[in-house]
Amino acid sequence: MQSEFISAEKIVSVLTYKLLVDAVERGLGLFSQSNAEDVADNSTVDQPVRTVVNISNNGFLGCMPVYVEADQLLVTKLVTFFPKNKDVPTHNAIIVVFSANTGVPRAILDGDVITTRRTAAASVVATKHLANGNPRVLAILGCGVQASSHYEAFSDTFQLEQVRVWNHKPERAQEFARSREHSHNCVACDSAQDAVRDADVVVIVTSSNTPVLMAEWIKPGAHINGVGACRPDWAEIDPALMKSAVVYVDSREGALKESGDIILSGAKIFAEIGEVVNGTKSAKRDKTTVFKSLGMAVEDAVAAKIVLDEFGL
Ligand SMILES: NC(=O)C1=CN([C@@H]2O[C@H](COP(=O)(O)OP(=O)(O)OC[C@H]3O[C@@H](n4cnc5c(N)ncnc54)[C@H](O)[C@@H]3O)[C@@H](O)[C@H]2O)C=CC1
Ligand SMILES: O=C(O)C1=NCCCC1
Repeated sequence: MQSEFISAEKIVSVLTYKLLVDAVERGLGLFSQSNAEDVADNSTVDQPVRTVVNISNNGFLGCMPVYVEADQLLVTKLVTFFPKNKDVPTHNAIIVVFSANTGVPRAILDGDVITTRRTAAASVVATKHLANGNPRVLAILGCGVQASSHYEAFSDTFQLEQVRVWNHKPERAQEFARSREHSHNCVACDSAQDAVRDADVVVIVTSSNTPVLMAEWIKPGAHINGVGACRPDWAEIDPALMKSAVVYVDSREGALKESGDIILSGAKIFAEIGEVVNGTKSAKRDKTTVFKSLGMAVEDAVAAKIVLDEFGL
């Protein structure tokens, strides 16, 4: 067996947000269609909730398999999250693609770029469907790897007038804004409250285990993408905001098992974002909405397909 290894450099060169947003939107739709009662032909997405192995106080290893019948994709991602890492990234991943005919491995892909970009693409999809009109002011809470990809994906997709960033270590927010001041009106804020005041869209991408975004700061009708807090006892959003907003998720099953923001607040899930994509659930654009993203293997699979197709593999 000899599988091709596809490096991060190669992936970066082909995995554009334009291709990804469309692919992830389709993947989210297929996933939710597969769970619907009247399942259409060829629409199976077999994606169990990821298995998580805890490594004492250091972090976890997540195993994320999926079979996407429509694309004949059999894929699994292995991803680690070690939040205390300092000189190496906090998330590390590889993705293995197998032949859905024979089970023979086809390729092994670096998983970091795919994880980073497909997560931002999923937030873009949710924002396209749930924001109240064209978003002009974007607030990003947290200034790590996901903040960068969200900044790029949102700048690519929307006509933004201002991006406000906040980080719990302020010098990181200053640096983030300084390095982007020429591409957009990107400003660092001293507090999370200042950053989200009157923002049309909020992206929260922190490693915090306790809420940093409060309900009373949010403009009514704003849309929030909650991307961090992926364990059942972690939360980064005020429970009062979770309970008062209309809540969308990537996977109901996943959210009820993994999302502290949902489990600890007792917030009701209105819909999966894939159901909105499929037109089977409505987009409450005039209400304050939260998209709680935990990340799904189907997103990795459709991203891997773009890469394999681009390289003719
Ligand atoms: N939903 C999804 O599909 C995915 C979610 N994630 C999650 O997104 C979040 C961000 O990921 P990355 O940017 O890759 O991580 P990162 O390690 O690059 O950045 C984390 C950010 O959180 C900030 N932070 C750490 N502790 C904090 C605290 N107590 N309060 C406020 N901010 C704090 C850090 O200063 C940093 O700016 C993580 O929670 C991660 O697990 C990551 C990948 C996929
Ligand atoms: O979907 C993913 O990939 C991840 N989600 C939560 C944090 C680890 C990576």
